[in-house]
Amino acid sequence: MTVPTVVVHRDQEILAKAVAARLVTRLVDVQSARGGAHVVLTGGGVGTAALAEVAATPAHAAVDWDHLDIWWGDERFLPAGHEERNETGARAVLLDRMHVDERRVHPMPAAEEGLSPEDAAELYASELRAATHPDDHGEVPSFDVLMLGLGPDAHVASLFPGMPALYERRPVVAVRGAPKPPPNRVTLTLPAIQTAREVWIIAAGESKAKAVRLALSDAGPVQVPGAGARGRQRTLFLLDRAAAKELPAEIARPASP
Ligand SMILES: O=C1O[C@H](COP(=O)(O)O)[C@@H](O)[C@H](O)[C@H]1O
Repeated sequence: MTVPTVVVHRDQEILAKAVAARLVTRLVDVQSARGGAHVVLTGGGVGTAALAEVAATPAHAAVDWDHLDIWWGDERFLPAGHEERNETGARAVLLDRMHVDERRVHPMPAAEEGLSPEDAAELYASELRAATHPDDHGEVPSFDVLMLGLGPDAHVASLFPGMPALYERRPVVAVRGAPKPPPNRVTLTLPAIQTAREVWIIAAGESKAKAVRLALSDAGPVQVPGAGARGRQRTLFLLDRAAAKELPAEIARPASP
């Protein structure tokens, strides 16, 4: 697991644009080295704003969208097309505007008659397993970038403090009784998140300041899930100034004037 690097931008708008620029560059670099790439999207306010900025920048044309596998770190277990699904937001602001290969877009299953959140988690685990190569050495493909929002309670994906999902070794599990609505969700677990080459935690606003401080501390991941979200090669905390407010000045040096 890598030691996190913190990058602080002036405000949420600049943060979203900077994440978008960084994502385009990362995908182009990976695709020029290996042809394809695997990205894991997040929902949430600034996560979705960053995807909208990818659509807004002409640089998105440098990405080979046809050769990109797109996954989600978590999903609210709601019917297809529901406005609160992370997939719905990502499609509206970005994926519906790019030339993606639908066979490589991998939303978590939506709620439907006869399908439980547990069934949905197993289906997603199978889809992930089917996309692995022998050199991935695990049950999920080697994600090139895995983006996460951070809740005010330090949750990442749908891993909420103290909940059973934080003790899991399986890569994907159902969550029931989440403290943030909706209660039923599906989520990658920390072992799956930690297989990613790069993990980017993206947070904006003062309500996230305490969670950011704790996620950068040596707190245990059961109490502070964000403290367990680390990449194999790189971990980035991409913040605005308000979210970085509780960090010591030497860690939170502003990148944007
Ligand atoms: O419920 C969720 O919340 C987090 C954070 O959302 P935010 O709006 O506070 O930034 C998000 O990352 C996660 O994907 C989502 O399901």
